[in-house]
Amino acid sequence: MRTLGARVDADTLARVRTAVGSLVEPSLRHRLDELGMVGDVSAVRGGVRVVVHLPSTALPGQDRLRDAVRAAARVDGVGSVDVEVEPMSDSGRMDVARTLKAAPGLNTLGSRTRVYAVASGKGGVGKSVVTANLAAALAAAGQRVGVIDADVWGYSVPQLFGVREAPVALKGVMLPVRAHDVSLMSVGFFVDDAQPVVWRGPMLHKALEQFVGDVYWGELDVLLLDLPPGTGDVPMSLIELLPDVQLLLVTTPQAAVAAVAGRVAAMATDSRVPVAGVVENMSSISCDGCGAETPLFDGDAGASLAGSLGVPLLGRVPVDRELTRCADAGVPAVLEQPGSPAAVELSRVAATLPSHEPTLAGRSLPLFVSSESS
Ligand SMILES: Nc1ncnc2c1ncn2[C@@H]1O[C@H](COP(=O)(O)OP(=O)(O)OP(=O)(O)O)[C@@H](O)[C@H]1O
Repeated sequence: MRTLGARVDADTLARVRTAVGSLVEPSLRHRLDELGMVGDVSAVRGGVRVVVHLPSTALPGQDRLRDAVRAAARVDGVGSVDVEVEPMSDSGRMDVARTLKAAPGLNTLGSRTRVYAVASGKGGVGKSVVTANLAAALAAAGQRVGVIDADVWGYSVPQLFGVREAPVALKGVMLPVRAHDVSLMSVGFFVDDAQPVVWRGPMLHKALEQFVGDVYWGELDVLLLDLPPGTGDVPMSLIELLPDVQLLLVTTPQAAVAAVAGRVAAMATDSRVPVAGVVENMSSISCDGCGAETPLFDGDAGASLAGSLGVPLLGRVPVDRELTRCADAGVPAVLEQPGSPAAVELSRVAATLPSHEPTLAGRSLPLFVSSESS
């Protein structure tokens, strides 16, 4: 044991470097020494000074990182710890980007990520709010969850998660935006909310390709895709890009709405995409006073659709004003109002989401080259 206040020796400095280097950077999900983030570690009067090289000044959670470095550096024999953060050199940033690109991606064959494309025939049936709540419920249960807002023209993920910030870009790799423990990517993070997005065809495909291949998702347990309604270009592009996607259909109980959802299912089946199940939304409305459930529409189209497809009806979500209130406030209801009727049902659906063994049969291999630009 050394006297505090004495100059720390070389052995102690080496132990500090090891301890700091073994910390895992939360957004980049690699050790600091793997990322070349540990700079000079030197003795100063009574303690140590640790320099951390930051690959991007926009990296989220910098205060937490400083605190973690300070705590890790306080090994036996060290009194005070001075943490200094400096921007990383350009070549260091290139190395970080290379390390991240070498990590398994979503389009990597054999990836263990379960991918669900949440689809509906018509708009406004609650597909996005269902996606956001399923994602938040899965994350709250300890799963590593990502959401791609593939509803390019009608994006709502930034609003539903209460976050609007530009993703950090690092030499051709983008970091997803994090909110409520979910990793997010949306066109809405790149455009002015008042401006319409008019992308079509190749531009649309390129954007989705980048969301899948140029975003550093890390190892996800579950990825949810919020698709635009209907059977347009986007579902087809994503089916090509993601080797193992399953469809989750959201419909209201009206036959006319479920019929259009059925067409989406038919398109998926033609492309050999399995349908995991059906979620019926706005099934009933409960009386505030007595709690009695009354069907909102005549019809049982969610169950009929699931029956005709031979897939499970995963849940029946009631109309619940808490769902909309929380969505408008930017916090999924499963977190903000977990006891509300819709949140209870959506948490139950999240807990029972079916999985299936990945198969490559009949699939084209999704290979593409991503650009190296910064
Ligand atoms: N069960 C529900 N109870 C109360 N409000 C709901 C329910 N489901 C959806 N809503 C509300 O209905 C509106 C439409 O929902 P949402 O945006 O999720 O639909 P969508 O199917 O994704 O639409 P689009 O595809 O056109 O973007 C939102 O304001 C949402 O909060």
